[in-house]
Amino acid sequence: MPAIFVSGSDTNVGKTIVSAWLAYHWQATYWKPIQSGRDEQGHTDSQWVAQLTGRPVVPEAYVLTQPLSPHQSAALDNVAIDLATILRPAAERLVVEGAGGLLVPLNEREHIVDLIAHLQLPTLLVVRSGLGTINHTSLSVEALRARRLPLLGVVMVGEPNPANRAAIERYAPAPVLAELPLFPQLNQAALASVPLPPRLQHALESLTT
Ligand SMILES: Nc1ncnc2c1ncn2[C@@H]1O[C@H](COP(=O)(O)OP(=O)(O)OP(=O)(O)O)[C@@H](O)[C@H]1O
Ligand SMILES: C[C@H](N)[C@H](N)CCCCCC(=O)O
Ligand SMILES: [Mg+2]
Repeated sequence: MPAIFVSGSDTNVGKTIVSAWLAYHWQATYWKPIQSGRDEQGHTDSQWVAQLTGRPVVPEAYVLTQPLSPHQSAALDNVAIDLATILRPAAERLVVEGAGGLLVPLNEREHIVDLIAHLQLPTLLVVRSGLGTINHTSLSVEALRARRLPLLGVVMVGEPNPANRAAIERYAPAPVLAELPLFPQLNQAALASVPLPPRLQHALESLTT
């Protein structure tokens, strides 16, 4: 039952779109355990992915009202996020999406990295392709390394930037497994038009649990 955890260098970097793209091509189930707030149209990430891919979606463990950091959103909703209640669902292939980046707090003690450790999943890190990404990506890779959490690789989203790609591979250092363009229109045909590159395909095939 291979599974990956999709995190990012920030909120709004494209984790949901990358998760949908992966779920579609890898024929995986999608799960967003902690959803804080909704987008302008009132959609959760799970609703987006279901609509874009037609793939199965596992219900969230927590759906919080406010579009804030989960620790703040939970406090406002009078909810305590407890990792012990977040259990990895059975699925043949599973794509799990975090909230924001790796050091986003969930409660007084725990962060997204602790959720990743709790679920025992390798991370796929989604990052922006443009200026600033070398620092954000390197910091994120360092946060994983400091906790001995496995990194599968990086997906860069946006206008292709070969110099930044090379810098991430050299300095983070981390393998860049894919680059996803900005789609003028987000729909299933757009996701289908970009196949998983062989490097990402191989990395996914190497997953055992
Ligand atoms: N490849 C892409 N093509 C077109 N639009 C994109 C792409 N990636 C992201 N976007 C747009 O950028 C915005 C943020 O993307 P997304 O929702 O995937 O971010 P996120 O990292 O999942 O954020 P969160 O931390 O809230 O889960 C969305 O409005 C999305 O439609
Ligand atoms: C509300 C947003 N869309 C995400 N669900 C949560 C992002 C938390 C980011 C917190 C932070 O890094 O400052
Ligand atoms: Mg998202």
